[in-house]
Amino acid sequence: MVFTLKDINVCIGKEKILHNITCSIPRGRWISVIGTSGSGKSTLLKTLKGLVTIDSGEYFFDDRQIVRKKSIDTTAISEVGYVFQYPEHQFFQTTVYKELALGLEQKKYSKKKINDTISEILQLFDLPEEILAKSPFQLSGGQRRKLAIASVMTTKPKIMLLDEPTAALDPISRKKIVAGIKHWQEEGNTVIFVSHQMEDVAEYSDNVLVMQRGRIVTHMDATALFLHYGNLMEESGMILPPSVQLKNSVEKLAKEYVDITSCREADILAAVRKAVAKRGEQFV
Ligand SMILES: Nc1ncnc2c1ncn2[C@@H]1O[C@H](COP(=O)(O)OP(=O)(O)OP(=O)(O)O)[C@@H](O)[C@H]1O
Repeated sequence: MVFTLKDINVCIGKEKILHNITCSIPRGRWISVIGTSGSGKSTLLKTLKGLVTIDSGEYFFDDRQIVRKKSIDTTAISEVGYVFQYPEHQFFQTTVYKELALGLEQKKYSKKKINDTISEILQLFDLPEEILAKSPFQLSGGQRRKLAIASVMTTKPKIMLLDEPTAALDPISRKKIVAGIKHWQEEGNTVIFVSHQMEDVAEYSDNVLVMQRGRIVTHMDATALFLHYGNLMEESGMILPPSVQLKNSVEKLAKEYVDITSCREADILAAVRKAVAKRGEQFV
């Protein structure tokens, strides 16, 4: 397991924010963290990155206990990249170029390799060359998001904690970026993804961790959650992905079970089409 938390409690000021968090996260998977606003998702990510004080409990990284006097040994988690919920919280440089070059300079890349890597990353994220001379704060909201993810990716982490990385992105950019992150995860990396976009969560997650009022309600396989334990979503104040809602409506109308073993949109639509065709009706 890459992360193992045992009975972690976190307070901010006098308020207890995380209650008895226990979970294990394997390497190489995509884990989404979902829950209503204020349920503790960002605080959980900050805990994993050592950005908040742990009041009690144990935190193991690769089976090594790393909490010391309520803080974590951040050198132990240097391979963990963190994309902040608010990108401006992670920008410290005066230009986009410097922001992207920083991690590469720390890796002692040559000037040429830095420039080549930056060109590649601009292409990957559909960002124009002209922004390199600008301040990160002169970018649009969507461009800032892209820069935030890009600048973490250039440091070549093995694990990325992404806090609502696609908020403020147009739908096409959102799909492209999430697909890019999926591709990166499938190369053997680990993604912990906080999002309110249930269609992305259903499309890409291996497992989903559901939070409510600072506690973990459940941590299970994404398909099991969305197709068989949808009640937990409702009870936690969330709605199911649109394609799962469609499947549920078809089942209700047809009074027939739609045979499906995946919560990915294309698989659900194919199963719904098949179920409707079987009844001799046209699927529009
Ligand atoms: N710096 C802080 N000081 C005081 N309370 C805080 C602080 N940061 C978070 N909280 C409280 O902790 C709780 C959990 O916040 P957190 O940001 O982790 O929720 P979240 O699930 O990420 O919400 P959202 O989906 O709105 O981003 C909230 O009640 C919030 O008010």
